[in-house]
Amino acid sequence: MTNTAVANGSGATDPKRIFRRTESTAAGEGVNAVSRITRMCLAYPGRVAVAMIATVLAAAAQLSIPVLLGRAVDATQAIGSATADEAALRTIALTLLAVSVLRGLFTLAQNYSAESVGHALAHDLRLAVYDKIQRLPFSFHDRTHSGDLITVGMLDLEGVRMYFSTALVRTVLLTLLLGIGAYLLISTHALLGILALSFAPFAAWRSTAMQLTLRKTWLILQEKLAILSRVMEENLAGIRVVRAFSSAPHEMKKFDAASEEALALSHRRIDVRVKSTSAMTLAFFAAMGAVLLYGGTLVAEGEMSVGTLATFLTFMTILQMPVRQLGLMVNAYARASTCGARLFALLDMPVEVDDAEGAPDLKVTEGTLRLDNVAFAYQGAEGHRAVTGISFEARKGETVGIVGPPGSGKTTLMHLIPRFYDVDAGSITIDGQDIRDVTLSSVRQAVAVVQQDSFLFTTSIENNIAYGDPRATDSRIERSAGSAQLHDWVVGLPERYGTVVGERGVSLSGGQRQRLSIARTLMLEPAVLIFDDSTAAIDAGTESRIRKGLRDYAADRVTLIVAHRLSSLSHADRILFLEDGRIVEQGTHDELIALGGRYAALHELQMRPEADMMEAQP
Ligand SMILES: Nc1ncnc2c1ncn2[C@@H]1O[C@H](COP(=O)(O)OP(=O)(O)OP(=O)(O)O)[C@@H](O)[C@H]1O
Repeated sequence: MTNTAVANGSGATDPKRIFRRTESTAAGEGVNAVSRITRMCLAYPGRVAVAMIATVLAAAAQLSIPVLLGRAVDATQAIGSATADEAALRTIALTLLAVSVLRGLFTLAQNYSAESVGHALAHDLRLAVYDKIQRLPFSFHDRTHSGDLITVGMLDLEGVRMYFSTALVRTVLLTLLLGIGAYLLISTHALLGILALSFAPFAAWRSTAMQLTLRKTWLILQEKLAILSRVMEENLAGIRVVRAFSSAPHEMKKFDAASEEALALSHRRIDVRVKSTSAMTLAFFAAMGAVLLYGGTLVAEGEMSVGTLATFLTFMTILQMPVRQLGLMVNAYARASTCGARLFALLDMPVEVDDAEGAPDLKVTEGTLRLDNVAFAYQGAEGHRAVTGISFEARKGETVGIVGPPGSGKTTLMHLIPRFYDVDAGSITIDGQDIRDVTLSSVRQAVAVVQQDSFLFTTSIENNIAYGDPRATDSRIERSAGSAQLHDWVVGLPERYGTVVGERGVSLSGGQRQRLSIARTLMLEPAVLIFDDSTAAIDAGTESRIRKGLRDYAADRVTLIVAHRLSSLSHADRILFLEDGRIVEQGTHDELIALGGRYAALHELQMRPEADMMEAQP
């Protein structure tokens, strides 16, 4: 149900705005968010109904306790006198017991169902957020810190989860308790009733002000904590860089500053809470004192029974907690509106690269890849196209090499073919089908990329290789590992293919990681296989063995190889030389050497002895 239930609002599209945690939400957005959360809760009508009915019954039971208690006091007082009715006292006592037990049971049912609605809602939203994050375009992830996304998926989700039990159910409970309670007290004795309720406006105001101040500081605190976790995360991920540059003191200073601010804020929060709680307690006992004083006079003058006075005092005790918790309720609304607005803004973000309406799957027949006048600029850099005017064709069995200086657009071009980004102009087709007109999943099946950064999962080598096809047989896994020149190394490990690679694969060398990443991609058997500078950490000898091992494999598909080392491309059927996003030279290795242009110059540099190699990088 997740997608239909959550995808019906209008959201902001600027990720920076979504994740600014201290920014208050526009009133309209907040109201929309709260009404949308309410509608989502109604997707569980049974549990909502049980929670609401149980709340009403619990309130009724709670309200009858002071009345019964008052009667019991009067009946007890009458013992020994002519009006004594011991049977009536026993009945009241038993009713009181039964009502107390029922109140407990109704409260249990209320809490249980309200919490279960909250958790079901959180479950739906969690899946929707995960699904959304998977489908958001790479351009979004380019501009968004992953920590911010995790915060939305955890903290904001929690704010929304609490809405039903802490805001909605509590509103019903408080309205019933305060409304009916006030009516009963005032209708019994107007002045004493007003005295008994006199603490309520002050406590409600103090509690709300306290919670709103706590919320404001909580948002700032979150911002500080986010800085702390970001510094911590970067320090852990880049621990070698931090140590190598002896920059621990500098990093510590950054951490210290954010931590100090977080500590000061925590103290301020304690201060606000303690002062407000004390003020509310004082107001309550002052009102109780006034009721005792005035009520005592009424009892002494015979205008009121002791039992009725006891009813007033018990009502006050019962109302005290809900009134003091009014702030929690207001806070729950405020939290749901800001957290919900942020969450829905994320969920409503457009999925830029998405399937066209009724798009068919890509049908690979000949396996021909064609780029026609392709151009692309990154978001935020629209004035500068990363690639422009790119046209070439590659047929099944062909290998195309791509070379060029850093920043010339090689990786960008490779990312357009599996549709990580959509082209701004021109087209990319596979067997004549524009990749924008067919389903994204079928394009990703047909085009596989061995990335520059070989990210590995913290699991066994076997699972990492079979990532794209978890049901792959052992022999297929071993064949892929063999082609990537990894098998001999793996069988030498104590647990062979069951060996777990550490966090992000750090227990492996750069070359081993790249070979594992190659083996993983080979499993997909795509129509177009892209190596994006993915053999840079592998020595030339091993790379040559990989190439030989892949000869048969490459015969069935188009292979594109981005490389800085020209020896990696010498076997290519064609080589494209990119500069500033354009193809400036193309041909076979021999043709390009004969041309005597940039490629030839680069080749000459790379062929020179060691001393000249510094200049040899393209
Ligand atoms: N995610 C991104 N957002 C914005 N600009 C980007 C992004 N990735 C790359 N660029 C810019 O696009 C241009 C081409 O970058 P690209 O990574 O495609 O070059 P490259 O030829 O692969 O470089 P290298 O050889 O160093 O890997 C560069 O100017 C780069 O700064």
